[in-house]
Amino acid sequence: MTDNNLLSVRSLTRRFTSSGPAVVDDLSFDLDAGEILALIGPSGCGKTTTLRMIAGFETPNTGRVLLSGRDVTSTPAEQRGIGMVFQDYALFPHMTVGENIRFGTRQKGRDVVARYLGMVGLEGFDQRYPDQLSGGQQQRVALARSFAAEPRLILLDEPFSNLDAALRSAARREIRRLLKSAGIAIVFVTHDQEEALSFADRVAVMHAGRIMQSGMAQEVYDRPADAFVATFLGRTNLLEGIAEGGCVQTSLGLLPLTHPASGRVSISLRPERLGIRAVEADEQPNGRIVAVEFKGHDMTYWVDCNGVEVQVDAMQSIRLAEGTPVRVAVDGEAVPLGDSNQ
Ligand SMILES: Nc1ncnc2c1ncn2[C@@H]1O[C@H](COP(=O)(O)OP(=O)(O)OP(=O)(O)O)[C@@H](O)[C@H]1O
Repeated sequence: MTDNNLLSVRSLTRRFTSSGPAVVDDLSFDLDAGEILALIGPSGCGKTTTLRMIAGFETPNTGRVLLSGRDVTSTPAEQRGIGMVFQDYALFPHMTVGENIRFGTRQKGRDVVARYLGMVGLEGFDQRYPDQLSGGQQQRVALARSFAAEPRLILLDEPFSNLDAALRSAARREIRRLLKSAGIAIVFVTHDQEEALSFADRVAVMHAGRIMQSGMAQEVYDRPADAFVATFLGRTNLLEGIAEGGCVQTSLGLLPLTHPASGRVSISLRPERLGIRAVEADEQPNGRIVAVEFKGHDMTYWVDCNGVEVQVDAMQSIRLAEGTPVRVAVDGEAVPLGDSNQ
């Protein structure tokens, strides 16, 4: 915990039936003021239940929630001073967009509504009613309304799920910038790895009610602790090898490791960490292309390397056909993985 600590979740556990499994299982994490944390994991892993316990809508069986060091586990939701945007938006249907945004904010002045609508790209929508908006627009109004209340912490459940790809990326960038300048902290739930990595400062990867790994977004992506985290946060090649010290012997040859290991290990190698090229006339290939996937801005090659299939991402300018004998090289280090089931 730091001096700047805003939220502490301590050993939160929630069972919905006395004999059933814990859907949130002894979960603990901390959040600093102004920090953005993504809870990411597959459907049913307990993300929303965790948010609901922090918000005060769900009572944990055991564990505590602290806000700036104060135990709020038994404090009613409306007294916690936490903003929330859940998947169903919950806009007031009889109020205009402008009235919805003004509701709950202590800020005065004519430009409050315009400022927050501008922030979510809905300038000029203040006179509309929620039923005159698309799902994505309602979602953005709900975000604007929670920002206007200026809480120190906002909980977001799938905040961008109803926006199309182009709008989603722009909304993420703009909203992240505004949250940072306002110093508002966020815990948000998503099962979209790109969203977690691009919007959050820190990610916590959940599985079956537990946090498998948490850390800075890039660190968790680059150094996943186990195969579950590695595959959940993006595409990867999981290979077997024999490690000794800082190296591992694999079907791609001897590779350096991010940290020492020994004996039989599983390793993760992201496809963008692999390079591919056609062999020169007298060169020995170490693989053969078995499939080519054109993805617009880049390509993915599926390559059989000594009986093991690996995927390699390459720039679109490299055009190699199926069946081509190639050299696959590793740019960077392989990550030795721990056991997901421990
Ligand atoms: N009120 C409830 N009563 C009984 N079981 C519940 C209740 N709420 C949630 N659950 C169960 O708890 C588990 C976790 O649900 P939760 O909504 O927290 O998952 P999630 O990770 O947010 O999933 P998703 O990504 O699909 O929203 C699920 O198996 C769900 O069926």
